[in-house]
Formats: sequence, C-alpha cells, structure tokens
Amino acid sequence: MDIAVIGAGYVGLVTGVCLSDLGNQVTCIDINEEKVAMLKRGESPIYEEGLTELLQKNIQRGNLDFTTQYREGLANKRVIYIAVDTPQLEDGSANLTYINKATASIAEHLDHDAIIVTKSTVPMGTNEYIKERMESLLTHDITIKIASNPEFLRQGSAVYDTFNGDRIVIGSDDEEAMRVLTEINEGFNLPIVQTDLRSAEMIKYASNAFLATKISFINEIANLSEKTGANIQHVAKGMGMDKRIGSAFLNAGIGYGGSCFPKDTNALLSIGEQVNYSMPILKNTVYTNERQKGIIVDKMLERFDSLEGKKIAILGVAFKPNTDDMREAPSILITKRLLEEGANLRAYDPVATVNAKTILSEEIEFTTSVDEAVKGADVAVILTEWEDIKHYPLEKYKQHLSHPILFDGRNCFTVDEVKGQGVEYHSIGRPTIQA
Ligand SMILES: NC(=O)c1ccc[n+]([C@@H]2O[C@H](COP(=O)([O-])OP(=O)(O)OC[C@H]3O[C@@H](n4cnc5c(N)ncnc54)[C@H](O)[C@@H]3O)[C@@H](O)[C@H]2O)c1
Ligand SMILES: O=c1ccn([C@@H]2O[C@H](COP(=O)(O)OP(=O)(O)O[C@H]3O[C@H](CO)[C@@H](O)[C@H](O)[C@H]3O)[C@@H](O)[C@H]2O)c(=O)[nH]1
Repeated sequence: MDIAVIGAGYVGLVTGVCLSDLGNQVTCIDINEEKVAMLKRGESPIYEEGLTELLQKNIQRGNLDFTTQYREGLANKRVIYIAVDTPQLEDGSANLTYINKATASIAEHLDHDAIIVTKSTVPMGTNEYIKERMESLLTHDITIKIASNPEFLRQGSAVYDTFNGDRIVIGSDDEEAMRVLTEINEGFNLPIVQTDLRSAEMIKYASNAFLATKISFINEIANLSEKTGANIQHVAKGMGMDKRIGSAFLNAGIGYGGSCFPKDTNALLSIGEQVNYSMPILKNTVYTNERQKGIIVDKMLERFDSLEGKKIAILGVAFKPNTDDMREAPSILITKRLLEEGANLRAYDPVATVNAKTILSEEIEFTTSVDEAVKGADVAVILTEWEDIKHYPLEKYKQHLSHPILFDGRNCFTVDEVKGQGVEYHSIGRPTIQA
C-alpha cells in the first residue's frame, strides 16, 4: 500500500517505519527540516530501542523516505496518516493548531482520492471536523474518506509495542476506509477493534485516563500505607494478583509524567466541561498526581532542617526510563523546588541529558555517570529507574556520599535489600530504613 505519514515525531516516525517494515511504501512528511535531513541520512532524532535499525533497513530497501514537501510526499498515496502533535492549551483543552495546519496542507496539495487516518489523539468529533474542513479547502475535485486509528504505543518501547500491542482500534463510518485500514493493520497480526469515529477517539482518552487514575490511586494507597505501617510493594502485589485488578501500573512513585497522561487527562476534563459534565474522579487523579510529584521534596525537608547548600545527586531526569523525552517529567518540578530551597544539584541521566539541558535550570551540573553524580554529594535522589541507576550498588552510596542517605522516588530496592547495608533509605509508601 502507498502510505504518507504527516509528522515524524514519536508516533509518526515509529508508525511510518513499522508500516514500511510490513512492506508498504511509506513517505513521512515533516515541516522540521533538520529532522527530515537527519532521517534521510538514516539517523533517528529520538531515542527508541530498535528504531534506527528498522529505519536504515527500510530506507535501504527503498520502502521508506522522508520529505518536507507535501506535494512530493502525497503523490500517489492512497492512505494518509496524520500524526502531528496535539499539545494542551493553557485551559487544558487539546490544541488543534497543528492538526489544522496539516489538514490545510493536505487539502492544498492532494490531487487524487485518498483515505485520511488520524493517529493523533483528538477530542470526540475531531475526525468529522477534519473531513469537513479538508473538503472545504480541497483544490481538486476528489473524494476523501476518513478513519480514526488512535495510537497506544509507550515511549521507550514504541517499536516493540507497535508489533506486540494488545489491540488496534479502527474507527470509521465509511465501509471502504474501514476495509483498507483493516487490511493494512492485519499485517501486525493483533486483535482489531472496529468501531465508529467518536468511539475510537474516546477509547484513546479513556484508556489513558484510566491508567493515570490507576497510578494516582496506588500513589494514594502508598502514602496511606506509609502512615499506617503497611508496605506498598506488598500491597500492590497482593492487589495485582486479583485478575480483575491486574498487576500492571501499580508501581507507586513520584507521579506520572510524559507527553500523554498529563495532557490527555486535562483534555478529557475540558471536553467534560464543554458538555457541562463534571468528572470528579479524573479531576482528583490530576490533583493527586500534582501532589505526588512534590512528595520527595517534602520528605527531604522533613528529614533535614534546611536544604540550603546541600549537595544533592539527582539520578535520572527523563519522565521514565528508556526515553530521552523530558515532557512533563516530575524532575522539572522537583529540581525547581530543590533549587528554590538552596540546594546544589548534580544530575545524571544516561540518555535525556541533551533535552534536559534545554528544559531544566542552567544551575544544574550534569555528569556522565552515577558515580560522578554521587561522589562528593551529601545525599542522592532517584527520580528515574534507569537500569544503571536501579543496579547501582548500595555500598557505593555508603562509600561516596558524605551522609549515606538515599531518597528513592521509584522504589528501586526492596526494603529487605536495604536493611543492614548502612544506608538510610527513604522511599514511597514503605517504612524508612535507618543506616
Ligand atoms: N508520544 C507518545 O507516546 C504518543 C503515544 C500515543 C499517541 N500520541 C499522540 O500522537 C500525536 C503525536 O505525538 P508525538 O509524541 O509523536 O509528537 P511529536 O511532537 O514527537 O511529533 C510531532 C511531529 O509533527 C511535526 N509537525 C507538526 N506540524 C506539522 C505539519 N503541519 N506538517 C508536518 N509535520 C508537522 C512536528 O515537526 C513533529 O516532528 C499526539 O496527538 C499525541 O497525543 C503520542
Ligand atoms: O505503575 C506505573 C506505571 C507508570 N508510571 C508513570 O507513568 C508515566 C507514563 O508511563 P508509560 O505509560 O509507561 O509511558 P508513556 O510513553 O507516556 O505511555 C502512555 O501514554 C501513551 C501516549 O498516549 C500511550 O500510547 C500509552 O499506551 C501509555 O502507556 C511515567 O511517568 C511513569 O513513570 C508510574 O508512576 N507507575
């Protein structure tokens, strides 16, 4: 199938690369010239395991190319995916500016019948709006059909998720669009849910909101466990073994971040407001998450009289491991608060340092290893559970920190692992272990 993908970011690039790997002829169109130049050279602008290999393989076998030019990129393409960003506006609603621009560009340059597929996460009714808007802007006498195909990949395992996801959702009110999209997606050999446009759009928001709620719920139970002498790791294990609950997304920590959960929960709340329907559960999911991000700083302030002049090693800054993405990372709020308290910060992240330097304060010194960050610091704080941070031996904290005190925002160690190791250990939802 001849396919164009508009927007070569985390979703568009992974989608384009994976569709080309299935044997489709794919052109990715992006307005970012630097990104397109890199991609043409076979270099991935994002860190995703396995992506560079598939990118290079499919460029070489002639199945995949990149352009900044809509006319060239859309030529002969039967299916056009839209995967541009839909960030949040100040009032929490989804910003459709990039969708509107992409729609207008497609309408201006498309000269043949095509199926338009929205991959971007958009509010209910947006696919119908895209179709109407595009039809009003078309410059040729052609027919467009529309489908919604929301994306469920996770950053850090995006390629794996594309080939191994739990389901693929296709929404369309058009028979041909549904048939063609089903045909394309059969290549992934995953269960396919066929539905209407608005239900497909809602499935995406509802899934993210549910997962975010699961995280906020377990974080509340963690905080209460801590105050009542329970251990959240045991609690989550015992809960998760109930198949109706499930063990995934029950890891307590410093709250969810990333490019999706924060903006999608807010967008859903905003959609509720627009139709005059309040959503107290979701509202409190967001509230609990904001509170949770600050919890590690509260613990430090409780432990020390003041953080003024304290040298703190920050271990991990990305919003989760295996990604270089800093969007809505809890480290943004946490490092800001620590600096406001007068602390000196030395940070380490194996992959996100370049992006972090553009977002976090210039006052933070970045190092290239856990060792370097920890040596000479007073205390250490784990914010992202990267493998090398998770497996950094406790005896080294004891050796390198002036006070062997570790604040673990991601519960990387079990309480039993820490006991008797000479490290004072503060974590989330579990008792503090004295050195
Ligand atoms: N990141 C994720 O894990 C994820 C997962 C599922 C769904 N989504 C959704 O997918 C969409 C894309 O997210 P992302 O993280 O890939 O965004 P991103 O910011 O990484 O990438 C968006 C890309 O679109 C390009 N772009 C913007 N306007 C354009 C235009 N008019 N024409 C061509 N290119 C244009 C940008 O240059 C950028 O490269 C969002 O709606 C998001 O909510 C994201
Ligand atoms: O038990 C858990 C699981 C996750 N998190 C945090 O939740 C955030 C999001 O994690 P994850 O869902 O793994 O990453 P994303 O790449 O943001 O993926 C989510 O958002 C995407 C964008 O919509 C969806 O496609 C995915 O299905 C959905 O999992 C991160 O900050 C994690 O640290 C926890 O605190 N506890």
